[in-house]
Amino acid sequence: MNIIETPIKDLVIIEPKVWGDDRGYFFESYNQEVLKKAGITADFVQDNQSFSHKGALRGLHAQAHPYAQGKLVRVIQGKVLDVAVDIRKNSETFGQHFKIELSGENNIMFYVPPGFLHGFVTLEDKTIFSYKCTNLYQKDTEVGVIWNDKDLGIDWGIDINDALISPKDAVLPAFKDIVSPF
Ligand SMILES: Cc1cn([C@H]2C[C@H](O)[C@@H](COP(=O)(O)OP(=O)(O)O[C@H]3O[C@@H](C)C(=O)[C@@H](O)[C@H]3O)O2)c(=O)[nH]c1=O
Repeated sequence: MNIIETPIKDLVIIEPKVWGDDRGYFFESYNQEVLKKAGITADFVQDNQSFSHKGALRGLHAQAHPYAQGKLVRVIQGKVLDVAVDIRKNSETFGQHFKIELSGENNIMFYVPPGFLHGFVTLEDKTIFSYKCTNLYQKDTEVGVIWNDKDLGIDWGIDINDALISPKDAVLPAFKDIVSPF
């Protein structure tokens, strides 16, 4: 596994070593020792999977303490543009975001620690998104920001008319109207 730093502290890209042969491929999708060396020491206690049609936009989401979650995300099938927004009040990169394409072809994993909003848009039909979480789901601690917030200025690279957004996500508040819990 290759660990790649990003311009935002603690956001880490993990590139697995993929072993291809006549049968197909094999790779380690999780290795606690390697992640520890990359500074990811929290235990993962919940695994999630979602299936989405092309143009589905999920986010931007986080959970507040004491249920703040680190998420180790990847795509099993299809392709997404994955986005993490730093909302750690004392961070030099507060309000900045990092984007990365994750797909069933590149097998890249991305670690989004507590203190970040997270979201993604699916760029292909039948996209299967999978992630490990360092804390359990707790609905009451969910916080979110509207995906097309003008202050965050995220270029999702999609036509808004084609986006599939849940009713819950369509009414999330603006970034300027939330108080970051981190
Ligand atoms: C996230 C989650 C949802 N659910 C339920 C609640 C709801 O009825 C249904 C669908 O939930 P949502 O609409 O919130 O699913 P979704 O919009 O896919 O939410 C996810 O978005 C991405 C971007 C993240 O970063 C995740 O942490 C999570 O917030 O699943 C759970 O039971 N456990 C969970 O951990």
